Amino acid sequence: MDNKHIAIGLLGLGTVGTGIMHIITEHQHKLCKKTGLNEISVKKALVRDLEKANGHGFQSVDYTTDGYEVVTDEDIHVVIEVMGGITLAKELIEKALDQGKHVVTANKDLMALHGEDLLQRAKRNQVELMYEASVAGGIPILRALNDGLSSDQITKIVGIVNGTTNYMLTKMSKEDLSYDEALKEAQEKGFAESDPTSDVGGLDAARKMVILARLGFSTSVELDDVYVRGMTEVTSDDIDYGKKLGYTLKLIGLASKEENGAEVSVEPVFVPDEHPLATVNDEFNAVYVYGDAVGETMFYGPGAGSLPTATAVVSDVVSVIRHLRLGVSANALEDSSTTSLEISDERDVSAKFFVRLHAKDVAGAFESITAVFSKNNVSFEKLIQSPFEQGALAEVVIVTHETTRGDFDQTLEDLKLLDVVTSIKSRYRVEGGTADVLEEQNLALV
Ligand SMILES: NC(=O)C1=CN([C@@H]2O[C@H](COP(=O)(O)OP(=O)(O)OC[C@H]3O[C@@H](n4cnc5c(N)ncnc54)[C@H](OP(=O)(O)O)[C@@H]3O)[C@@H](O)[C@H]2O)C=CC1
Ligand SMILES: N[C@@H](CC=O)C(=O)O
Ligand code: NA
Repeated sequence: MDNKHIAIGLLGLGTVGTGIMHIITEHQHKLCKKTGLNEISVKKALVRDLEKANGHGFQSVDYTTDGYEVVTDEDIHVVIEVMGGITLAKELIEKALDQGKHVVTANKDLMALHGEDLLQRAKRNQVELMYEASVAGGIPILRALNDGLSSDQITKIVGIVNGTTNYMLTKMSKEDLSYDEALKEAQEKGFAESDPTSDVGGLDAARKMVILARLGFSTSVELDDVYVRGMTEVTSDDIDYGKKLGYTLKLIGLASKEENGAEVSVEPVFVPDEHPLATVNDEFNAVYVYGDAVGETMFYGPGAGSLPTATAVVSDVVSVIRHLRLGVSANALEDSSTTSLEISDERDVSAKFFVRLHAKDVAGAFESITAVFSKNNVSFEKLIQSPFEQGALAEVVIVTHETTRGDFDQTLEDLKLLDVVTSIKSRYRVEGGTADVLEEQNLALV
């Protein structure tokens, strides 16, 4: 870097990569003002298809299909990785760090799996590795944990951290789109991962919760520590029952630290309609952070998409350049030794639960079902029953009072053994109280 100009190497020119090119071009003046430079430019970019890359019309970028050409280029001081994936991205980032280059990445898959090692490697090489875009896209949530809340003890982080699934749940709930239609739209808009099973399966959100929990609690957290249920089994019927009960279904990430252990989870949760998370729609994300001293803070914004994500990436680049110009390294001071987070048994997690099942509409069915619940010490908060298949079956929806996940799971196992229960259709965790609007609709089974 000379005093006037910095050259960037870019790995990947897809949804986020093109957004980065756009921001560096369109916001050049502001970026230079913020860094005191005359020019910030992308010198070289890794692409798979040279012809397609040239078609973008970005000026003065050298395209290559060899990532090592980017990370070993002597003129390049900052490498941005937005190619995704694990193996090659990791090798290229390691090479870049070892070559003394600062790295900015949006890759949560990599940071969740190998973040601790990569951060140590950056520290050893006295360079920076920044990854704001890896969690909640354009929301500066890692900055908030690292800087704004650095003096507090964080006890809980909860929120919506996947844009694709939130977009899908919004469209299924408000516009009656099917699961497949909603997923297709999310893919077309560039929110989904190249393999969207990680979005809908909850893995993408789990990776983000690992990164958040690590930073928030200053401990080592592994992906295996996370209880993960995605939204692959969510149906419009469940969403509709939620509406009747005054609930909105959201894929919620939770990390909480208590004396007897921590919980890190991702699962679809019914939240009361009046809860702020219920109003977070489309690809937007929201993260609540609870601190001992600060109390409750909420961060809201676009969690996916080309320009919002690119904003986070380029803001990290601005931070790196500032540190470079000041001759300081942000991670040099930090004590990077970590202790492991003590994870509590998932069966001990306490919550309310929703279950939808089909039962034979015959005498004694209700008594058999309630007997299973009471045997497992689980009581009902709400119950709806509606006739089904010309009255031969009944669809039964139950919301429990607070219980443990272990007792609830055992209840479901015992229900499956009942002759009168033909199938368990769905089950979800429930947050908060239910509206009372259903009292008059509650019907007991015969
Ligand atoms: N999209 C979003 O909203 C967000 C994405 N992210 C993360 O940002 C990263 C990029 O995501 P996104 O831009 O959406 O993904 P895309 O698939 O749109 O872009 C990745 C680009 O990298 C290219 N690429 C991948 N591997 C290679 C390779 N070996 N050689 C050359 N080019 C390669 C791809 O080429 P090709 O298309 O030919 O495969 C593609 O153009 C991911 O880690 C993602 O998780 C983070 C936050 C939000
Ligand atoms: N696929 C991710 C992209 C951003 O992290 C999402 O949908 O949130
Ligand atoms: Na972010």
